[in-house]
Amino acid sequence: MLPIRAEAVDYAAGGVPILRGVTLTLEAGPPCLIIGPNGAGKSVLLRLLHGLLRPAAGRITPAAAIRGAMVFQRPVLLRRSVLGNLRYPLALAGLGREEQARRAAAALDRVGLAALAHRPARRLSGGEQQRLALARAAALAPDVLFLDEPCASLDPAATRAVEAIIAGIAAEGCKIVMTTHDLGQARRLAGEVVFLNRGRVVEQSPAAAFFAGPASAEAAAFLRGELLW
Ligand SMILES: Nc1ncnc2c1ncn2[C@@H]1O[C@H](COP(=O)(O)OP(=O)(O)OP(=O)(O)O)[C@@H](O)[C@H]1O
Repeated sequence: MLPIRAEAVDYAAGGVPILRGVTLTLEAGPPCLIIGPNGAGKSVLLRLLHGLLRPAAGRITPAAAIRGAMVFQRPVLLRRSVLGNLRYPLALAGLGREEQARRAAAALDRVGLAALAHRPARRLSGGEQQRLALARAAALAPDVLFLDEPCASLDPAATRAVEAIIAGIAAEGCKIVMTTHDLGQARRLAGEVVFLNRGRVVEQSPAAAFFAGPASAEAAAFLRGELLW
């Protein structure tokens, strides 16, 4: 699956250009955080890289319909138990019942939800739901996991719990590609940063270099908290 390459990708909706000339490469390695101002196109870029959206121009390779797994800002859980939510995609993936049970139990342990295995998933707290969504995605052992602002509606403690899970998944060799509004979170998790502004990739840099001193004036202004237009 990796590397994933976007070459000169344009995307528009309703005749309005949203992304223009996006070229980037996602290599195996530490998490890639996509950051930038509201409306820059971060979520759209993530969906294009995952394969949920198709470019209007340019191309993304490999050209599989869907690349890796995705977790959304608001978890999409089935009207089933916590365990049922974990087992369903494993069954769809064709795994045998024993392997389903083994992976589901490991996933529950990883995110600290073993005691809630038989609860209806939709009654969990927001933080618990997001941990379940991460566990479900990671149980499929994808090469790449796309996360769209996974902590956007979580409190600081739940955010740290989700960050620890993400770091653990990354440490096992899964490439994390993630959007966030939280610069502290980007500093904590990122191995590399893609900075997007007004539909263009302004820079793709190692995280340490980016936060020490970004290459572009736009990113420097963004890090200072100045609005960009
Ligand atoms: N289906 C759509 N139809 C029309 N406009 C869209 C559509 N999807 C996204 N847009 C517009 O494209 C732009 C980029 O949206 P996107 O959600 O990718 O931004 P973002 O960087 O993730 O923003 P935020 O930080 O606010 O979540 C926005 O101006 C948005 O209104």
